[in-house]
Amino acid sequence: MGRSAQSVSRFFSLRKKKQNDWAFPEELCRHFTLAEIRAATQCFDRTLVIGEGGFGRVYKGRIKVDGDEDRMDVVAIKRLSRDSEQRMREFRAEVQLLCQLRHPNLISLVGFCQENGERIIVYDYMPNGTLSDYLLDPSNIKNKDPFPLTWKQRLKISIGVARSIHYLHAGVKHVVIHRYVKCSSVLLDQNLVPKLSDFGMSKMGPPVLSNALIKLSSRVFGTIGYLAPEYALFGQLTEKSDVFSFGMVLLEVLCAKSVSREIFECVERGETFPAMIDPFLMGKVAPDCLRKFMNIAVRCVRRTGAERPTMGEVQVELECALELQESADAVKQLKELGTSASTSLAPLPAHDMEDYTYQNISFSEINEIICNRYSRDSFSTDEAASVDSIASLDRAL
Ligand SMILES: Nc1ncnc2c1ncn2[C@@H]1O[C@H](COP(=O)(O)OP(=O)(O)OP(=O)(O)O)[C@@H](O)[C@H]1O
Repeated sequence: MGRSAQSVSRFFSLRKKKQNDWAFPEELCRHFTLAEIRAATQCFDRTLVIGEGGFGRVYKGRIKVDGDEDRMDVVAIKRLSRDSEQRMREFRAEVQLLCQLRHPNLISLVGFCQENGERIIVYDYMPNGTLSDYLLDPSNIKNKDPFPLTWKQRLKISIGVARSIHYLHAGVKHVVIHRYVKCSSVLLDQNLVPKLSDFGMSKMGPPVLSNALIKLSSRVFGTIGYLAPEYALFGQLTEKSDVFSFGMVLLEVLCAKSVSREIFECVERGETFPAMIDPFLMGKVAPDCLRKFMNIAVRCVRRTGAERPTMGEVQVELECALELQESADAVKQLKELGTSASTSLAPLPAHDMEDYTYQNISFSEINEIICNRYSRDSFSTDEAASVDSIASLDRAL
C-alpha cells in the first residue's frame, strides 16, 4: 500500500474515535505552540495580513519548521476568527485530510496550532496568491504589476488543478470529494504551479472506483455558480459534483469573468460566445485548441453527473488541448518565419504572430448550455427557490 493509501486508512481509524478523543496523527503534521505562531506573525500584526476568507485572516509569517536553527520558512498562517461548531469541523477536516494527502498540485500543510481557544493552520506560502486574483480581481495581486495570464499558462494551471482533483477522486484509498472547487481555492506558487486548497468542507467517500454517492442530509455548502444541480437541489454529492465545479473554473479561465456574477450578467445582456471570451485571449487561442477546451468545459457542466466525464478524462483532454496549441503555434511561427525570411532572420516573438481566426467554429453548444444555465426564465421555481436558500447558507457570499 502506498503512503497516501496508508495515511488515508489511518485517517478512517482516527475518524472512528469519539469527537472529544479526537487527535491528529502528530507524526504527519507539526504541532506549533501559540508562542511560536505569535513570534511568526509578530503577535498577529495587521501589516502581515495577506488575505481574509470565511474562516478568518491569513498572515504571512516566518517560522522554524525543522530542527535547523538557522532556517526560517515563509508560511501562510490562517487563524480561525469565530469559534463556531461548523468552523471547528472545517478546521479538523482540513488538518486531518491535508496532513495525509500528498500531491504536487495540492497545497502543503506545514502544521497547526490548537491552544487557548485558538485554531490556526500553517501552510506553505504561495507568493502568487489565487487564480481568482489573476482572472477576476488583479487589484488583489500584491508586490508586483498584475499581468494577464497567457493562454498557455492558463492551460497549464487548468491541467494542474485537474490532476489534483483526479488524485482526490482516484489516487487515494477512499474517494475525497473536495466540494469547494473554484478559482479562489487555487493558489499559485512562484512558478505559477497551481495548488488546490480549502479542504475544510471536503468529504471522504467510499473506496475509489465505487461511484461514490454521499447523500447529505446536512446543509448544502458551496458557492453559487459552481454548485452541481443534483447537489444543490437534492444534496446528492458524488465525484461528478467536483467535475461540474471544475467546468465552471474552465469557463472562468477562458472568459476571465466570474460565473457567479459576470457571466450571468453577460447572458442577461444577450451576449454570447465568442464575445464572452477574455479580450486578452482573442486571436491567441488556436482554433483546434479552443474547440477542444470548450468541448471539455461543456461536458463538465452537463446537467446530470452521468453525462459528465471523469476527472481522469478531463485531465487527458486538457493535456491534448495544450498539445494542439503548441503544435499550432509552431506551425504558425514556421509559416511566418518563412514569409519574413527575406527581411529578418530573428524568430518572431509570440505576441507578434498574426491572430488566429474563429470563423469555422460553432459556438452554439456552449452558448446553449450557458444561456440555459444563466437565463432567469430557465430557472424552474424549485431550482430558483433552492438556489435562494443556498445563497443564505453560502459562506462565500
Ligand atoms: N497558502 C497561502 N499562501 C498565500 N496566500 C494565501 C494562502 N492561503 C490563503 N492565502 C490568501 O488568503 C486569502 C484568504 O484565503 P482563505 O482560504 O481563507 O479564503 P478564500 O478561499 O479566499 O475564501 P473562502 O474560503 O471563505 O471562500 C486568499 O484569497 C489568499 O489571498
